[in-house]
Amino acid sequence: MEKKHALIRRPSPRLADGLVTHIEREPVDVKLAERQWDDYVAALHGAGWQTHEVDRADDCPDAVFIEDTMVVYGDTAVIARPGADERKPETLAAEAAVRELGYRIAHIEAPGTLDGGDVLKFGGTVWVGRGGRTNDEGIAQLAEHLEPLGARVVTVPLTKVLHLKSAVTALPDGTVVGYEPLVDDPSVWEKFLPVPEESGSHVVILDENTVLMAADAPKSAQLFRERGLDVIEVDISEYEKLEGCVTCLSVRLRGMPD
Ligand SMILES: CN(C)C(=N)NCCC[C@H](N)C(=O)O
Repeated sequence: MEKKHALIRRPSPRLADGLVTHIEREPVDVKLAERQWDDYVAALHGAGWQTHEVDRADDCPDAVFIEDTMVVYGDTAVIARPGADERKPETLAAEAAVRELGYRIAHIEAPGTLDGGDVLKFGGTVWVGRGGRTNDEGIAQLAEHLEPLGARVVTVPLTKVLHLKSAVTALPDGTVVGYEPLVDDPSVWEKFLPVPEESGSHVVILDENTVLMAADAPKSAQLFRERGLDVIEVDISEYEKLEGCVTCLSVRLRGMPD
């Protein structure tokens, strides 16, 4: 069986200073966050994933949300240019890690901005949320890098949440799940399934039958189980206080370059 790989990055001791845009700031328990991160990584390992730890960036409170540093498609890693200036230094070590793993590297350049969390990929389509962090120039550059590889890049409006993947993610069969009050335009997706809880809209596909999701969306978890999926739940409360979700804590590398 093909080994699945993921990049991860340990939380900074300054995690509690992470950015908050669409929700009220709440105190973050960094010790609890560290334990929750260990559990998240253990869940990946338990599902057969091998993890690669990117060097810590202790001066970057949001560095644990490594998903935002890049978009990986086939053998190419497009290094993001984060929309928040505070997060721009995060990409350096992430790029080094993915280069070391053999990926071809491309970059989003100024004036483009793009956060990996704004990019949802499924079956050759790449939906990109144009919102607070990702601009048209960033999306155009991403399309230039990915379309020659066969991807179809589609811009999606995003006004209600931080990132596209704060609003929607995909189940293993390609159904896009979202909490409707926070999705600008559900009609973008042919197969769209509304879920009853906000964090029910965040899943990481672990394999064709299994998803990882946050523990605070039991009704959505039940809905997925009724569709025949195995659901693994992890408590990520401290990351949710910083507008993080299960997708943000890793970069999934499906099929490494030879
Ligand atoms: C899909 N999502 C939500 C992400 N990929 N990233 C979350 C980043 C949160 C961080 N405090 C920030 O404001 O940047």
